[in-house]
Amino acid sequence: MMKSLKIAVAGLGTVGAGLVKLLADNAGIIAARSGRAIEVAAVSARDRSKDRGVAIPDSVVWYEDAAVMAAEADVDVVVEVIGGSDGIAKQVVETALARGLSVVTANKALLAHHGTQLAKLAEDKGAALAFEAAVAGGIPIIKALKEGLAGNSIAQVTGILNGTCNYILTTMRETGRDFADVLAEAQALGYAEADPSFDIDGVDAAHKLCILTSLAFATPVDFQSMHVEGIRHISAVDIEFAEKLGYRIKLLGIARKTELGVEQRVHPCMVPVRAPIARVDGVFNAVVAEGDFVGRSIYEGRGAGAGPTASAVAADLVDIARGCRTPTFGVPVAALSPLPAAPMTARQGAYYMRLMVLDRPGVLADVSAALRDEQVSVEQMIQPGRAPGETVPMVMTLHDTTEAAMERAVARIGTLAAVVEPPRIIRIENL
Ligand SMILES: NC(=O)C1=CN([C@@H]2O[C@H](COP(=O)(O)OP(=O)(O)OC[C@H]3O[C@@H](n4cnc5c(N)ncnc54)[C@H](O)[C@@H]3O)[C@@H](O)[C@H]2O)C=CC1
Ligand SMILES: N[C@@H](CC=O)C(=O)O
Ligand code: NA
Repeated sequence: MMKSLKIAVAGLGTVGAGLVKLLADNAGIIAARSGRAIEVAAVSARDRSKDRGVAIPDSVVWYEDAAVMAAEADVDVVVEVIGGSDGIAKQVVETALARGLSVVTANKALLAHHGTQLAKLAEDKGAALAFEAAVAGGIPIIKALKEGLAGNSIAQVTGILNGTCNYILTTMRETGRDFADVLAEAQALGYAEADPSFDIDGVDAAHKLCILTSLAFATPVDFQSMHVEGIRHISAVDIEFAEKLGYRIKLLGIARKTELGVEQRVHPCMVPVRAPIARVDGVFNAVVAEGDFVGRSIYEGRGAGAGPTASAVAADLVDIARGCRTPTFGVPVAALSPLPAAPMTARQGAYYMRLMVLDRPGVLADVSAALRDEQVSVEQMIQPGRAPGETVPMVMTLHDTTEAAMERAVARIGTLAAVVEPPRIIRIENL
Protein backbone atom coordinates (compact mmCIF):
# COMPACT_ATOMS: atom_id res chain seq x y z
CA MET A 1 0.00 0.00 0.00
CA MET A 2 1.12 3.60 -0.66
CA LYS A 3 2.24 5.77 2.23
CA SER A 4 -0.61 7.25 4.25
CA LEU A 5 -2.25 10.56 3.41
CA LYS A 6 -1.42 12.80 6.36
CA ILE A 7 -3.96 15.40 7.32
CA ALA A 8 -4.09 18.35 9.71
CA VAL A 9 -7.49 19.25 11.15
CA ALA A 10 -8.12 22.91 12.02
CA GLY A 11 -11.10 23.08 14.40
CA LEU A 12 -12.44 20.25 16.56
CA GLY A 13 -16.05 21.27 17.00
CA THR A 14 -19.09 19.42 15.66
CA VAL A 15 -17.54 18.70 12.26
CA GLY A 16 -13.89 18.32 13.27
CA ALA A 17 -14.62 15.88 16.09
CA GLY A 18 -17.10 14.04 13.83
CA LEU A 19 -14.39 13.65 11.21
CA VAL A 20 -11.83 12.29 13.68
CA LYS A 21 -14.39 9.72 14.83
CA LEU A 22 -15.36 8.71 11.28
CA LEU A 23 -11.74 8.30 10.20
CA ALA A 24 -11.08 6.06 13.22
CA ASP A 25 -14.30 4.01 12.99
CA ASN A 26 -14.08 3.45 9.22
CA ALA A 27 -10.29 3.39 8.85
CA GLY A 28 -10.25 -0.02 7.17
CA ILE A 29 -12.80 0.61 4.46
CA ILE A 30 -11.42 4.10 3.79
CA ALA A 31 -7.89 2.73 3.36
CA ALA A 32 -9.18 0.03 1.02
CA ARG A 33 -11.06 2.57 -1.08
CA SER A 34 -8.25 5.11 -1.10
CA GLY A 35 -5.46 2.64 -1.64
CA ARG A 36 -3.79 4.17 1.43
CA ALA A 37 -4.56 5.04 5.01
CA ILE A 38 -5.77 8.52 5.94
CA GLU A 39 -3.96 9.58 9.09
CA VAL A 40 -4.73 12.53 11.35
CA ALA A 41 -1.22 13.84 11.98
CA ALA A 42 -1.96 17.29 13.42
CA VAL A 43 -4.87 19.15 14.99
CA SER A 44 -5.59 22.65 16.21
CA ALA A 45 -8.43 23.72 18.47
CA ARG A 46 -8.83 26.45 21.03
CA ASP A 47 -9.18 24.29 24.13
CA ARG A 48 -6.88 21.28 24.33
CA SER A 49 -8.39 19.92 27.55
CA LYS A 50 -12.01 19.82 26.33
CA ASP A 51 -13.70 16.40 26.14
CA ARG A 52 -14.95 16.04 22.56
CA GLY A 53 -16.02 12.43 22.88
CA VAL A 54 -13.24 11.28 20.54
CA ALA A 55 -9.76 9.97 21.29
CA ILE A 56 -6.88 12.00 19.85
CA PRO A 57 -3.83 9.68 19.82
CA ASP A 58 -0.65 10.95 21.50
CA SER A 59 1.14 10.77 18.14
CA VAL A 60 -1.00 13.64 16.83
CA VAL A 61 0.78 17.01 16.99
CA TRP A 62 -1.28 19.74 18.69
CA TYR A 63 -0.97 23.32 17.57
CA GLU A 64 -2.22 26.26 19.63
CA ASP A 65 -2.42 28.33 16.48
CA ALA A 66 -4.18 26.93 13.43
CA ALA A 67 -2.31 29.30 11.10
CA VAL A 68 1.02 28.02 12.39
CA MET A 69 -0.23 24.48 11.81
CA ALA A 70 -1.15 25.35 8.21
CA ALA A 71 2.29 26.89 7.73
CA GLU A 72 4.41 24.21 9.37
CA ALA A 73 2.70 20.86 9.84
CA ASP A 74 4.23 17.93 8.00
CA VAL A 75 1.02 16.92 6.19
CA ASP A 76 -0.46 16.52 2.69
CA VAL A 77 -3.86 18.07 3.35
CA VAL A 78 -5.27 20.70 5.69
CA VAL A 79 -8.92 20.30 6.69
CA GLU A 80 -10.43 23.65 7.68
CA VAL A 81 -13.49 23.23 9.91
CA ILE A 82 -13.31 26.38 12.00
CA GLY A 83 -15.74 28.56 10.07
CA GLY A 84 -16.12 32.24 9.17
CA SER A 85 -15.62 34.02 5.87
CA ASP A 86 -12.48 35.85 6.96
CA GLY A 87 -10.02 35.81 9.85
CA ILE A 88 -8.36 32.61 10.93
CA ALA A 89 -10.24 30.26 8.55
CA LYS A 90 -9.17 32.26 5.50
CA GLN A 91 -5.64 32.52 6.79
CA VAL A 92 -5.45 28.75 7.31
CA VAL A 93 -6.76 27.98 3.81
CA GLU A 94 -4.55 30.55 2.07
CA THR A 95 -1.46 29.47 3.99
CA ALA A 96 -1.99 25.80 3.20
CA LEU A 97 -2.71 26.40 -0.49
CA ALA A 98 0.30 28.71 -0.80
CA ARG A 99 2.42 25.78 0.38
CA GLY A 100 0.85 23.62 -2.32
CA LEU A 101 -1.06 21.57 0.25
CA SER A 102 -4.55 20.46 -0.68
CA VAL A 103 -7.39 21.84 1.40
CA VAL A 104 -10.72 20.34 2.35
CA THR A 105 -13.18 22.75 3.91
CA ALA A 106 -16.81 22.76 5.08
CA ASN A 107 -16.80 26.54 5.09
CA LYS A 108 -19.44 27.86 2.70
CA ALA A 109 -19.14 31.43 4.01
CA LEU A 110 -15.48 31.50 3.02
CA LEU A 111 -16.20 30.06 -0.43
CA ALA A 112 -19.16 32.34 -1.13
CA HIS A 113 -17.01 35.38 -0.45
CA HIS A 114 -13.57 34.31 -1.62
CA GLY A 115 -14.14 31.10 -3.60
CA THR A 116 -12.88 32.34 -6.96
CA GLN A 117 -9.65 33.77 -5.61
CA LEU A 118 -8.99 30.66 -3.49
CA ALA A 119 -9.69 28.43 -6.50
CA LYS A 120 -7.13 30.45 -8.47
CA LEU A 121 -4.55 30.03 -5.72
CA ALA A 122 -5.22 26.27 -5.58
CA GLU A 123 -4.94 26.02 -9.36
CA ASP A 124 -1.68 27.99 -9.46
CA LYS A 125 -0.19 25.74 -6.79
CA GLY A 126 -1.50 22.48 -8.25
CA ALA A 127 -3.42 21.80 -5.03
CA ALA A 128 -6.98 20.56 -4.57
CA LEU A 129 -9.58 22.77 -2.89
CA ALA A 130 -12.51 20.50 -2.06
CA PHE A 131 -15.74 21.39 -0.26
CA GLU A 132 -18.39 18.68 -0.49
CA ALA A 133 -19.36 19.35 3.13
CA ALA A 134 -20.00 23.03 2.46
CA VAL A 135 -23.27 22.49 0.58
CA ALA A 136 -26.18 20.32 1.74
CA GLY A 137 -24.04 18.43 4.27
CA GLY A 138 -23.91 14.72 3.49
CA ILE A 139 -25.59 14.96 0.06
CA PRO A 140 -22.88 14.52 -2.60
CA ILE A 141 -24.24 17.46 -4.60
CA ILE A 142 -20.86 18.99 -5.43
CA LYS A 143 -19.76 15.70 -6.96
CA ALA A 144 -23.11 15.36 -8.72
CA LEU A 145 -22.81 18.76 -10.40
CA LYS A 146 -19.09 18.52 -11.17
CA GLU A 147 -19.04 14.93 -12.34
CA GLY A 148 -22.38 13.15 -12.62
CA LEU A 149 -24.10 15.96 -14.54
CA ALA A 150 -20.96 17.19 -16.35
CA GLY A 151 -22.46 16.41 -19.76
CA ASN A 152 -25.45 18.71 -19.25
CA SER A 153 -26.19 22.36 -19.61
CA ILE A 154 -27.88 23.19 -16.30
CA ALA A 155 -30.90 25.49 -16.39
CA GLN A 156 -31.87 25.53 -12.74
CA VAL A 157 -30.80 24.37 -9.30
CA THR A 158 -33.26 24.60 -6.43
CA GLY A 159 -32.93 23.33 -2.93
CA ILE A 160 -33.66 23.17 0.74
CA LEU A 161 -30.16 24.13 1.79
CA ASN A 162 -30.37 24.85 5.49
CA GLY A 163 -30.98 22.02 7.93
CA THR A 164 -31.65 24.32 10.88
CA CYS A 165 -34.46 26.20 9.10
CA ASN A 166 -36.01 23.03 7.75
CA TYR A 167 -35.87 21.50 11.22
CA ILE A 168 -37.54 24.60 12.69
CA LEU A 169 -40.28 24.81 10.04
CA THR A 170 -41.00 21.07 10.25
CA THR A 171 -41.08 20.94 14.03
CA MET A 172 -43.26 24.05 14.29
CA ARG A 173 -45.72 22.51 11.83
CA GLU A 174 -45.76 19.08 13.44
CA THR A 175 -45.80 20.10 17.10
CA GLY A 176 -46.97 23.72 17.23
CA ARG A 177 -43.85 24.51 19.27
CA ASP A 178 -42.38 27.94 19.49
CA PHE A 179 -39.70 29.22 17.06
CA ALA A 180 -37.08 30.12 19.73
CA ASP A 181 -37.49 26.82 21.54
CA VAL A 182 -36.99 24.75 18.36
CA LEU A 183 -34.01 26.86 17.32
CA ALA A 184 -32.35 26.12 20.69
CA GLU A 185 -32.90 22.42 20.03
CA ALA A 186 -31.32 22.67 16.56
CA GLN A 187 -28.31 24.38 18.14
CA ALA A 188 -27.97 21.63 20.75
CA LEU A 189 -28.05 19.04 17.97
CA GLY A 190 -25.05 20.74 16.28
CA TYR A 191 -27.03 21.90 13.22
CA ALA A 192 -26.80 25.68 13.60
CA GLU A 193 -23.99 28.02 12.66
CA ALA A 194 -21.88 29.62 15.41
CA ASP A 195 -24.10 32.68 14.83
CA PRO A 196 -27.57 31.18 14.23
CA SER A 197 -28.82 34.38 12.60
CA PHE A 198 -26.89 33.13 9.55
CA ASP A 199 -29.30 30.19 9.46
CA ILE A 200 -32.59 31.89 10.21
CA ASP A 201 -31.92 34.98 8.10
CA GLY A 202 -31.17 32.87 5.03
CA VAL A 203 -27.49 33.82 4.82
CA ASP A 204 -26.17 30.28 5.20
CA ALA A 205 -28.50 29.00 2.48
CA ALA A 206 -27.38 31.91 0.30
CA HIS A 207 -23.71 31.01 0.82
CA LYS A 208 -24.51 27.48 -0.36
CA LEU A 209 -26.64 28.60 -3.30
CA CYS A 210 -23.87 30.94 -4.42
CA ILE A 211 -21.51 27.94 -4.63
CA LEU A 212 -24.10 25.85 -6.52
CA THR A 213 -24.67 28.71 -8.98
CA SER A 214 -20.98 28.89 -9.73
CA LEU A 215 -20.79 25.14 -10.33
CA ALA A 216 -24.00 24.95 -12.35
CA PHE A 217 -23.38 27.93 -14.63
CA ALA A 218 -19.56 28.18 -14.60
CA THR A 219 -19.65 31.70 -13.17
CA PRO A 220 -17.47 33.27 -10.48
CA VAL A 221 -19.15 33.25 -7.04
CA ASP A 222 -21.28 36.39 -6.72
CA PHE A 223 -22.72 36.65 -3.23
CA GLN A 224 -23.48 40.38 -3.47
CA SER A 225 -26.11 39.87 -6.21
CA MET A 226 -28.26 37.48 -4.25
CA HIS A 227 -31.72 38.21 -2.91
CA VAL A 228 -31.79 36.85 0.66
CA GLU A 229 -34.68 36.52 3.12
CA GLY A 230 -34.98 34.23 6.11
CA ILE A 231 -37.72 32.64 8.19
CA ARG A 232 -37.98 35.03 11.15
CA HIS A 233 -41.36 36.32 9.99
CA ILE A 234 -42.92 32.92 9.39
CA SER A 235 -45.54 32.48 12.09
CA ALA A 236 -47.61 29.53 13.26
CA VAL A 237 -50.57 31.25 11.55
CA ASP A 238 -48.84 31.12 8.14
CA ILE A 239 -47.88 27.49 8.65
CA GLU A 240 -51.51 26.68 9.44
CA PHE A 241 -52.90 28.59 6.45
CA ALA A 242 -50.34 26.93 4.17
CA GLU A 243 -51.68 23.53 5.25
CA LYS A 244 -55.27 24.63 4.61
CA LEU A 245 -54.32 25.82 1.12
CA GLY A 246 -52.43 22.62 0.24
CA TYR A 247 -48.89 23.97 0.62
CA ARG A 248 -45.85 23.51 2.85
CA ILE A 249 -43.53 26.37 3.75
CA LYS A 250 -39.87 25.73 2.93
CA LEU A 251 -36.84 28.00 2.85
CA LEU A 252 -35.60 27.48 -0.71
CA GLY A 253 -32.54 28.57 -2.61
CA ILE A 254 -33.28 29.03 -6.31
CA ALA A 255 -30.67 29.63 -9.02
CA ARG A 256 -32.04 29.90 -12.53
CA LYS A 257 -30.91 31.15 -15.90
CA THR A 258 -33.40 33.62 -17.38
CA GLU A 259 -33.38 35.94 -20.37
CA LEU A 260 -32.37 38.75 -18.03
CA GLY A 261 -29.48 36.88 -16.44
CA VAL A 262 -29.09 34.61 -13.44
CA GLU A 263 -31.67 34.66 -10.66
CA GLN A 264 -30.17 33.81 -7.28
CA ARG A 265 -32.67 34.00 -4.48
CA VAL A 266 -33.22 32.57 -1.04
CA HIS A 267 -36.57 33.08 0.67
CA PRO A 268 -39.43 31.18 2.27
CA CYS A 269 -41.68 29.57 -0.34
CA MET A 270 -44.96 27.76 -0.37
CA VAL A 271 -44.64 24.55 -2.35
CA PRO A 272 -47.54 22.26 -3.22
CA VAL A 273 -47.82 19.50 -0.67
CA ARG A 274 -47.61 16.91 -3.47
CA ALA A 275 -44.18 18.16 -4.64
CA PRO A 276 -41.36 15.80 -3.56
CA ILE A 277 -39.49 18.70 -1.94
CA ALA A 278 -42.51 19.48 0.27
CA ARG A 279 -42.00 16.20 2.06
CA VAL A 280 -38.31 16.74 2.83
CA ASP A 281 -38.51 17.34 6.56
CA GLY A 282 -36.43 17.95 9.65
CA VAL A 283 -32.69 18.33 9.18
CA PHE A 284 -32.91 16.84 5.69
CA ASN A 285 -31.90 18.94 2.67
CA ALA A 286 -32.79 18.34 -0.96
CA VAL A 287 -31.47 19.69 -4.22
CA VAL A 288 -33.31 19.55 -7.54
CA ALA A 289 -31.12 20.04 -10.62
CA GLU A 290 -32.44 20.42 -14.15
CA GLY A 291 -30.11 19.47 -16.98
CA ASP A 292 -30.91 19.66 -20.70
CA PHE A 293 -30.28 15.95 -21.35
CA VAL A 294 -30.81 14.34 -17.94
CA GLY A 295 -33.96 16.33 -17.12
CA ARG A 296 -34.79 16.73 -13.45
CA SER A 297 -32.79 14.89 -10.81
CA ILE A 298 -33.33 15.08 -7.07
CA TYR A 299 -30.84 14.53 -4.25
CA GLU A 300 -31.88 14.19 -0.62
CA GLY A 301 -30.09 13.59 2.64
CA ARG A 302 -29.09 15.08 5.96
CA GLY A 303 -27.87 18.64 5.56
CA ALA A 304 -26.26 19.24 8.93
CA GLY A 305 -24.83 17.54 11.99
CA ALA A 306 -21.56 15.80 12.79
CA GLY A 307 -22.07 12.52 10.94
CA PRO A 308 -23.35 13.74 7.56
CA THR A 309 -20.85 16.58 7.40
CA ALA A 310 -17.93 14.35 8.37
CA SER A 311 -19.10 11.90 5.69
CA ALA A 312 -18.73 14.63 3.05
CA VAL A 313 -15.29 15.74 4.29
CA ALA A 314 -14.15 12.11 4.25
CA ALA A 315 -15.35 11.71 0.64
CA ASP A 316 -13.15 14.63 -0.41
CA LEU A 317 -10.19 13.14 1.45
CA VAL A 318 -10.69 9.78 -0.29
CA ASP A 319 -10.70 11.57 -3.67
CA ILE A 320 -7.45 13.34 -2.82
CA ALA A 321 -5.89 10.11 -1.52
CA ARG A 322 -6.83 8.41 -4.79
CA GLY A 323 -5.27 11.25 -6.77
CA CYS A 324 -8.62 12.34 -8.29
CA ARG A 325 -8.66 16.03 -9.16
CA THR A 326 -11.37 18.17 -10.66
CA PRO A 327 -11.29 21.96 -11.13
CA THR A 328 -12.58 23.66 -7.97
CA PHE A 329 -15.73 25.07 -9.57
CA GLY A 330 -15.97 22.49 -12.36
CA VAL A 331 -13.98 24.46 -14.94
CA PRO A 332 -10.56 26.17 -14.75
CA VAL A 333 -10.81 29.61 -13.11
CA ALA A 334 -10.04 31.36 -16.42
CA ALA A 335 -13.15 29.71 -17.90
CA LEU A 336 -15.49 31.06 -15.19
CA SER A 337 -17.40 33.83 -16.89
CA PRO A 338 -19.65 36.37 -15.12
CA LEU A 339 -23.32 36.54 -16.06
CA PRO A 340 -25.61 39.49 -15.32
CA ALA A 341 -27.82 39.21 -12.24
CA ALA A 342 -31.55 39.10 -13.06
CA PRO A 343 -33.39 41.68 -10.91
CA MET A 344 -35.68 40.29 -8.21
CA THR A 345 -38.46 42.63 -9.42
CA ALA A 346 -38.65 40.49 -12.58
CA ARG A 347 -39.62 37.33 -10.67
CA GLN A 348 -42.81 35.88 -12.13
CA GLY A 349 -45.05 33.66 -10.07
CA ALA A 350 -47.93 33.28 -7.66
CA TYR A 351 -48.09 34.71 -4.14
CA TYR A 352 -49.64 34.12 -0.72
CA MET A 353 -50.54 37.26 1.18
CA ARG A 354 -51.64 37.44 4.82
CA LEU A 355 -53.05 40.65 6.20
CA MET A 356 -54.08 41.40 9.75
CA VAL A 357 -57.10 43.64 9.34
CA LEU A 358 -59.77 45.30 11.41
CA ASP A 359 -62.94 43.39 10.71
CA ARG A 360 -65.12 46.17 9.29
CA PRO A 361 -66.99 46.80 6.05
CA GLY A 362 -65.01 48.01 3.03
CA VAL A 363 -61.62 46.48 3.86
CA LEU A 364 -61.85 43.78 1.22
CA ALA A 365 -62.91 46.35 -1.37
CA ASP A 366 -59.87 48.54 -0.61
CA VAL A 367 -57.48 45.58 -0.75
CA SER A 368 -59.05 44.36 -3.99
CA ALA A 369 -58.74 47.82 -5.55
CA ALA A 370 -55.00 47.94 -4.82
CA LEU A 371 -54.57 44.52 -6.41
CA ARG A 372 -56.77 45.38 -9.38
CA ASP A 373 -54.79 48.55 -10.11
CA GLU A 374 -51.64 46.44 -10.40
CA GLN A 375 -53.41 43.80 -12.52
CA VAL A 376 -52.95 41.23 -9.77
CA SER A 377 -55.76 38.72 -9.70
CA VAL A 378 -56.99 36.81 -6.67
CA GLU A 379 -57.11 33.02 -6.80
CA GLN A 380 -58.45 32.23 -3.31
CA MET A 381 -59.42 34.18 -0.22
CA ILE A 382 -59.86 33.00 3.36
CA GLN A 383 -61.19 35.15 6.18
CA PRO A 384 -62.10 32.80 8.98
CA GLY A 385 -64.95 33.74 11.32
CA ARG A 386 -66.29 37.20 12.13
CA ALA A 387 -65.14 39.54 14.88
CA PRO A 388 -66.57 42.98 14.13
CA GLY A 389 -64.13 45.76 15.06
CA GLU A 390 -61.39 43.28 16.04
CA THR A 391 -58.19 42.24 14.28
CA VAL A 392 -58.54 39.15 12.10
CA PRO A 393 -56.36 37.51 9.45
CA MET A 394 -57.30 37.89 5.79
CA VAL A 395 -55.44 35.47 3.55
CA MET A 396 -55.27 35.43 -0.24
CA THR A 397 -53.44 33.52 -2.90
CA LEU A 398 -52.73 35.53 -6.03
CA HIS A 399 -52.32 34.32 -9.59
CA ASP A 400 -49.02 34.67 -11.43
CA THR A 401 -47.78 38.23 -11.55
CA THR A 402 -44.45 40.02 -11.27
CA GLU A 403 -42.59 40.83 -8.08
CA ALA A 404 -42.64 44.49 -9.11
CA ALA A 405 -46.45 44.55 -9.33
CA MET A 406 -46.74 42.73 -6.00
CA GLU A 407 -44.34 45.19 -4.35
CA ARG A 408 -46.44 48.14 -5.49
CA ALA A 409 -49.74 46.53 -4.46
CA VAL A 410 -48.39 45.51 -1.07
CA ALA A 411 -46.94 48.97 -0.42
CA ARG A 412 -50.40 50.48 -1.01
CA ILE A 413 -52.23 47.82 1.01
CA GLY A 414 -49.83 48.41 3.91
CA THR A 415 -50.97 52.04 4.12
CA LEU A 416 -54.68 51.21 4.51
CA ALA A 417 -55.98 52.28 7.92
CA ALA A 418 -57.67 48.90 8.51
CA VAL A 419 -54.46 46.94 7.84
CA VAL A 420 -52.81 46.86 11.26
CA GLU A 421 -49.58 44.94 10.56
CA PRO A 422 -47.22 44.93 7.58
CA PRO A 423 -48.61 42.51 4.96
CA ARG A 424 -46.86 39.16 4.94
CA ILE A 425 -45.98 37.77 1.52
CA ILE A 426 -44.77 34.27 0.74
CA ARG A 427 -43.91 33.39 -2.85
CA ILE A 428 -45.51 30.24 -4.25
CA GLU A 429 -43.17 27.99 -6.24
CA ASN A 430 -44.71 25.22 -8.30
CA LEU A 431 -41.84 22.75 -8.28
N1 LIG B 1 -22.34 21.83 12.03
C1 LIG B 1 -22.77 21.47 10.83
O1 LIG B 1 -23.75 20.73 10.69
C2 LIG B 1 -22.06 21.94 9.62
C3 LIG B 1 -21.05 22.86 9.67
N2 LIG B 1 -20.43 23.27 8.53
C4 LIG B 1 -19.33 24.21 8.59
O2 LIG B 1 -18.23 23.59 9.21
C5 LIG B 1 -17.45 24.55 9.91
C6 LIG B 1 -17.35 24.15 11.36
O3 LIG B 1 -18.64 24.07 11.90
P1 LIG B 1 -18.92 23.39 13.32
O4 LIG B 1 -18.04 22.24 13.52
O5 LIG B 1 -20.39 23.22 13.39
O6 LIG B 1 -18.51 24.59 14.29
P2 LIG B 1 -18.10 24.50 15.81
O7 LIG B 1 -18.31 25.86 16.37
O8 LIG B 1 -18.74 23.34 16.47
O9 LIG B 1 -16.54 24.20 15.71
C7 LIG B 1 -15.58 25.15 15.33
C8 LIG B 1 -14.30 24.78 16.02
O10 LIG B 1 -13.27 25.67 15.62
C9 LIG B 1 -12.52 25.98 16.76
N3 LIG B 1 -11.81 27.24 16.59
C10 LIG B 1 -12.30 28.49 16.60
N4 LIG B 1 -11.30 29.38 16.44
C11 LIG B 1 -10.17 28.65 16.31
C12 LIG B 1 -8.82 28.99 16.12
N5 LIG B 1 -8.43 30.27 16.07
N6 LIG B 1 -7.92 28.00 16.02
C13 LIG B 1 -8.30 26.71 16.09
N7 LIG B 1 -9.59 26.32 16.27
C14 LIG B 1 -10.49 27.30 16.39
C15 LIG B 1 -13.53 26.05 17.89
O11 LIG B 1 -12.93 25.91 19.13
C16 LIG B 1 -14.39 24.85 17.54
O12 LIG B 1 -13.86 23.68 18.08
C17 LIG B 1 -18.15 25.88 9.65
O13 LIG B 1 -17.57 26.49 8.53
C18 LIG B 1 -19.58 25.47 9.35
O14 LIG B 1 -20.25 26.42 8.58
C19 LIG B 1 -20.78 22.76 7.31
C20 LIG B 1 -21.77 21.85 7.18
C21 LIG B 1 -22.52 21.39 8.34
N1 LIG C 1 -26.08 25.50 9.87
C1 LIG C 1 -26.10 24.70 8.69
C2 LIG C 1 -25.12 23.58 8.84
C3 LIG C 1 -24.82 22.93 7.59
O1 LIG C 1 -24.38 23.52 6.62
C4 LIG C 1 -27.49 24.13 8.48
O2 LIG C 1 -28.30 24.22 9.41
O3 LIG C 1 -27.77 23.63 7.39
NA1 NA D 1 -22.58 18.01 0.22
